[in-house]
Amino acid sequence: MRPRVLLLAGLEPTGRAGLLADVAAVRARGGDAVAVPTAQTAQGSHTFAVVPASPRMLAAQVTAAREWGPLHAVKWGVVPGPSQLSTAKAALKDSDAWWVVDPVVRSSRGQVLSRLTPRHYLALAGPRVLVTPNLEEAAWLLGRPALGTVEDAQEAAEALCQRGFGAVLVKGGHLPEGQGLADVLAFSGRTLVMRGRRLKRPPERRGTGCRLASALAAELGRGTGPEAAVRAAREHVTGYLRTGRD
Ligand SMILES: Cc1ncc(COP(=O)(O)O)c(N)n1
Repeated sequence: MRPRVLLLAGLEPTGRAGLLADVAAVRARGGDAVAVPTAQTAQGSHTFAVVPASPRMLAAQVTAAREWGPLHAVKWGVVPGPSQLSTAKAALKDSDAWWVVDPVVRSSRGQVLSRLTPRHYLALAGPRVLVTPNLEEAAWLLGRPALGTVEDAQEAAEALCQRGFGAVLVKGGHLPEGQGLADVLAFSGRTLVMRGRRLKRPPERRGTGCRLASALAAELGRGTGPEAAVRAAREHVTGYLRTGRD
């Protein structure tokens, strides 16, 4: 089955991160991508700009896509503000697609991409919603101090499940050196620690969070369960880090 995946994300024209990276990941996983920009961005070595999408156009693009057939999964990347969020939510009413929510409000270089608050993200929770915060985002969502250990990540993943998310993947790529690398997946009352090897990331290979969430959406959309979907998506990102290709 070819999953049809809606990508709601910021357009970064070089494709290092954001919508074009998402499209590449979904296609590489054998899915069909429906790409709806939530914002236009410019992210160069000295240049940075973000312009939110018009909510009317956003609604029309999601509605038009649904007129051609069902969406099997939705990946939420950068959502610049509350009006894009509420418009996209309304346009997706009555869809039973899995949602993968990447709560990205800043670029890896620290630039602000979104005005959303933890409250907005917590309001997206539901049984078929998988949220993919990194350690910093997980602490931010829960209003907690920085998370520095695998145990902190486990506890945060479980706390976010308690808030109503069907599955939570806390990405441990930024754990302190001594802690190794581990992602934590919590769902259906289980918590799995998925260990991995830290790979060197060439600076131009950005958008790993975007690719992980998009590959996950393609897998969940195809009907793969959360655990196998996360394993496949992690392999996708490992391949990207090694080769620079999806
Ligand atoms: C439009 C958009 N979406 C997501 C990211 C995060 O990616 P990264 O963490 O590599 O900066 C980004 N920089 N821009």
